[in-house]
Amino acid sequence: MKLSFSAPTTEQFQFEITGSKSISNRYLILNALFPNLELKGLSNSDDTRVLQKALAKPLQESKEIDIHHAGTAMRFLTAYVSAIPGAEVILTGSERMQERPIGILVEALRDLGASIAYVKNEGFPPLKITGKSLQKESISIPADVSSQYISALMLIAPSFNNGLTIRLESKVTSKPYLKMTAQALASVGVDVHFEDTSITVHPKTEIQPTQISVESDWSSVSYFYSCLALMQAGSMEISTFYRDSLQGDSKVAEFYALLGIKTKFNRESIQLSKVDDFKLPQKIELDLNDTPDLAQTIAVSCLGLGIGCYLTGLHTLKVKETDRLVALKTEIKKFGAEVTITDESLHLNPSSGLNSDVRIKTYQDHRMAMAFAPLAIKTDLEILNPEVVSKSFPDFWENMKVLGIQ
Ligand SMILES: O=C(O)C1=C[C@@H](OP(=O)(O)O)[C@@H](O)[C@H](O)C1
Ligand SMILES: C=C(OP(=O)(O)O)C(=O)O
Repeated sequence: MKLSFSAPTTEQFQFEITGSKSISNRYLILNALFPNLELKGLSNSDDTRVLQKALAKPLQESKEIDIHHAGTAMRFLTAYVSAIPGAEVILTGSERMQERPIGILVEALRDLGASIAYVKNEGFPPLKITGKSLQKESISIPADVSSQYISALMLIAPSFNNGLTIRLESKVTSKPYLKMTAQALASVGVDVHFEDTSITVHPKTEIQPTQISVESDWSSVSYFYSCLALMQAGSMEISTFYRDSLQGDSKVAEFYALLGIKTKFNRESIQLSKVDDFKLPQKIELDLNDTPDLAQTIAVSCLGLGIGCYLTGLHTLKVKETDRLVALKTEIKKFGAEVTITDESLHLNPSSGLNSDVRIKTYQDHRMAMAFAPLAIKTDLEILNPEVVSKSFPDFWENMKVLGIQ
């Protein structure tokens, strides 16, 4: 898809983004445990739809479930199916999903008594899971590879007779996602104690009828911040967002303040505008250990603005939809900028001018497409396989059109 920018007729934009995929997928598992939960504003992303579909019929009737590219669906279902007596399911996913590690979660579940076998490669999906009642009361788990393994255990823990204490070994990655899981559990009345290195979830068999409205997706909104940072002028009102968000990626508001974007919180929306006479820094430095999904957006914004960045805490990026560090380096270089990476960091030097008519490969990664699209405001470019955005944000291209990116 070739992209170019023509200044839109208005400078004031309004957008409505659907529910956070991370929050949606947590509540879908909770809804499977507690049927009298009513969910509103679920995400329309592929990742939420595959999980909804998997949970639409009793898992005892499913033989094989394919969750495509959805990391949360893969990890959450592995735990959920393991704890359902009578279920016998092969859980599989896309080619890339079969390269994304799951051994740490499988080991933890086996320690709790689960029966899980690897169908192809040790440590990776597909998995053959025979559901059982799991009853051990505590478990230790490495926390530095993916927080999703821990969220998966937390979500099924209320169904254990005595609940579950999860001890976190090593430095915790993506911690706000664990807080999100804890808050989702608490919101339906499950008692959760979250300490620095351990999480205890108490048992719960039934909840009061509860209605939940899912907040919109802060990771999706990061691309609007990036567009506004690259535009000459403009303001945006985007709903539905709250000041007290469950999502760690709401940090994007603080990060883009460094690039001259002001965020005002209304009752149910955010108002983004450009700070008058803002002087851009030469370089920004950020630790993204808590917010890995923002790395691509921020790196590309800095590229578009011609400033440098030093992003750290990125050690999990290599096991996401693609090796995001390598993908970023390869694609950024096409614009003529200097960029270096290590196993956990990315260093972009300030640059003057961008090569035009670059073709961006997206590597089956929605965030590669969405992170690079705003650059069209600065130079014509092409995004290959633009349809990948549907993993988290199917309406992405329609929204970009409104902003003048065609
Ligand atoms: O729990 C979640 O909803 C997520 C946790 C993060 O993954 P890791 O914990 O693997 O970093 C994040 O990157 C992903 O997009 C969603
Ligand atoms: C890493 C992501 O998702 P997941 O791990 O759930 O596939 C993402 O959405 O950027």
